Amino acid sequence: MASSACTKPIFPSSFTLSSSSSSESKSKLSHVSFINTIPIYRKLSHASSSKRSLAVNSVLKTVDPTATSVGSSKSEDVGFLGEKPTILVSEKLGEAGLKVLRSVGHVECAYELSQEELCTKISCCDALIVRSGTKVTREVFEAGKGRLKVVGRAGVGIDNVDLQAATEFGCLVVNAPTANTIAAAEHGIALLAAMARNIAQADASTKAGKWQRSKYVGVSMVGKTLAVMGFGKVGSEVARRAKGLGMHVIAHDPYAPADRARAIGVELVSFDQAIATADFISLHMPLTATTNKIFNDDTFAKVKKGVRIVNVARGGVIDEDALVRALDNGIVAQAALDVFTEEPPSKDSKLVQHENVTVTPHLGASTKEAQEGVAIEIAEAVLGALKGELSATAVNAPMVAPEVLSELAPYVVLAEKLGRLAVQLVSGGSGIKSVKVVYRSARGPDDLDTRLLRAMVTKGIIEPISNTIVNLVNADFIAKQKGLRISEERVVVDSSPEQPVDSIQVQISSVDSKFASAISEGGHISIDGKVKFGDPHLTCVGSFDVDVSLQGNLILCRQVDQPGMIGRVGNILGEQNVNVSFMSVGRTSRRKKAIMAIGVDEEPNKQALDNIGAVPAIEEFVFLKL
Ligand SMILES: NC(=O)C1=CN([C@@H]2O[C@H](COP(=O)(O)OP(=O)(O)OC[C@H]3O[C@@H](n4cnc5c(N)ncnc54)[C@H](O)[C@@H]3O)[C@@H](O)[C@H]2O)C=CC1
Ligand SMILES: O=C(O)C(=O)COP(=O)(O)O
Repeated sequence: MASSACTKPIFPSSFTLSSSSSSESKSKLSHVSFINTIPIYRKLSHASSSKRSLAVNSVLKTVDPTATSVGSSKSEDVGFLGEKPTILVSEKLGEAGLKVLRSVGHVECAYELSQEELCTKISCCDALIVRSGTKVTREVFEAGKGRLKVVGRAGVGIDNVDLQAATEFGCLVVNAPTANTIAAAEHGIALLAAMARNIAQADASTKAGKWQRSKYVGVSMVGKTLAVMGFGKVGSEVARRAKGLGMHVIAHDPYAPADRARAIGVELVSFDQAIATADFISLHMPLTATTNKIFNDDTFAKVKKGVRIVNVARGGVIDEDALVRALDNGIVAQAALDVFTEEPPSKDSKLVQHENVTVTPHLGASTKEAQEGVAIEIAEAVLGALKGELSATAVNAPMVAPEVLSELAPYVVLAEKLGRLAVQLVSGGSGIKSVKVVYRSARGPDDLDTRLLRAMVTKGIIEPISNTIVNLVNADFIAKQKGLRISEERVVVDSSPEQPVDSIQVQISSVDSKFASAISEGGHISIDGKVKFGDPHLTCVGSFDVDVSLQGNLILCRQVDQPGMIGRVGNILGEQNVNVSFMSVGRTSRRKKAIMAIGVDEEPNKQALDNIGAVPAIEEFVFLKL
């Protein structure tokens, strides 16, 4: 029975960021964490830690300066401070990958767990690594809630992972998409040849003492037409090899570029054309709602009689009962199957037992080389994700190139702070329905990836008003779930294209504000910010220009513009021992309305706020936490 005893989660639940800079102001920046990890970064000496990730990390990592390493779990010099992450490996993984994982975390290998055992164990784990045999269901994500940060699929197909649930729970899913391509393609070709020459059947018969030479006369492959269904990584490698065997290869893939097919000498054709003309069909598409049982009675009615089918993709793309019928009536002459709807298939499966069917137990990726490769690929992806890096193989989050991440890092902080500020300006009873983010930039639309920024504005808006943790994985989902429509607008401005963004504006429409001056002429709450010298600044509130560094907390006051106001408010705060870090006054015109933005290190007490409110020239004010 699985143990339910947990060690402490590796990451604390609240934190502040300190950067490598010694400046006091920088150490007060709030965190940037894309997946609910709060990565505690010290120094990377792990073999997989490239200079590139170091650079990205040093900009994006969150460090809790108060965090201390605990006992024997201390994991130093590998990118983590504090406790080591706990990583559950639920299926056999190559030793090289395990070694990478063990150098950083506690690794528990526990195979053939029941769903109940998996759910029990997962509540104590930061990461889970699976192959195709583990069903990572909604229950698993529910059980891992609050701790499970990443699920690594040591292979390609992620149909055994409930991606919707993963996204809802803000859990990143990564896979290892490249290391087993050749193994799967070779297995496809092996099955093709074995099927054409009755290798498995003849082997069994010969071992049973028979000598059935005429029974096992095969068919030749040369000159025959092979239809590759799904012209992705595996499909194109199969095509290449089949051409080497002298086959005429056609392919069907609605999303594959024709020039890639042409480069290999393969013609892309429609689904119906492919199945109607092929002597052999080899399946290489993922199992999705569209491809589920795409080979069924209707499809078999359209194939060339006597076709031979290879499936190393997923059992679910074939209606297995329909295939048995097609085999029985000779429409399909033979099938060679590595994958099944249910794995392992039942012992009395008619399909498995069919004399014209050759089977293997999901061995496509099972070569020594592929298993070592996927193990390393997934170990690195999972550790990267635990450190807060965005993975290049993320399945349920946008993939953002490290250089883009690094460039956008200060804007990401700005975006979250603007969201956080804007929502605090909304008055109590107003439900937020519509948010618009306006990016002013000199760059063209293709040069600016705003997904990160949008996610961080969403995080800034939602987190202060709910107990939901929002990250890059679940931002859009949570916004939708809360009925929040986040739209974006790009405005091209004449500024330096060196800078990805000139300014970001967050607008919240159809709400009342507790600080009326934050309502712009357009009738919505509107605040603007810029990055200045690497730090986020608030540059506009409603129609008032200000310039205040977004650190610590903020008091916004609207007053009649007159001398002595700064001193007056400064004195009130000083009397209550509240340190003022910045002050900026923006006004419409001399001696008329002005907005004073005051950055404070500490949260003022009620007395201080009451005293500010009592200053006659102050017409309204609001205290905002950043
Ligand atoms: N038997 C085994 O051990 C292994 C099985 N696989 C499976 O092989 C399949 C392909 O893997 P990769 O080539 O690495 O993936 P891939 O993503 O590179 O290629 C899949 C291709 O299928 C295409 N596709 C999607 N929907 C389609 C449709 N309705 N009709 C035709 N094509 C469609 C996509 O456009 C893509 O080009 C996956 O299902 C994967 O899980 C992969 C490795 C090992
Ligand atoms: O990578 C894939 O999609 C596979 O099907 C390989 O599965 P496995 O990791 O061998 O269980």
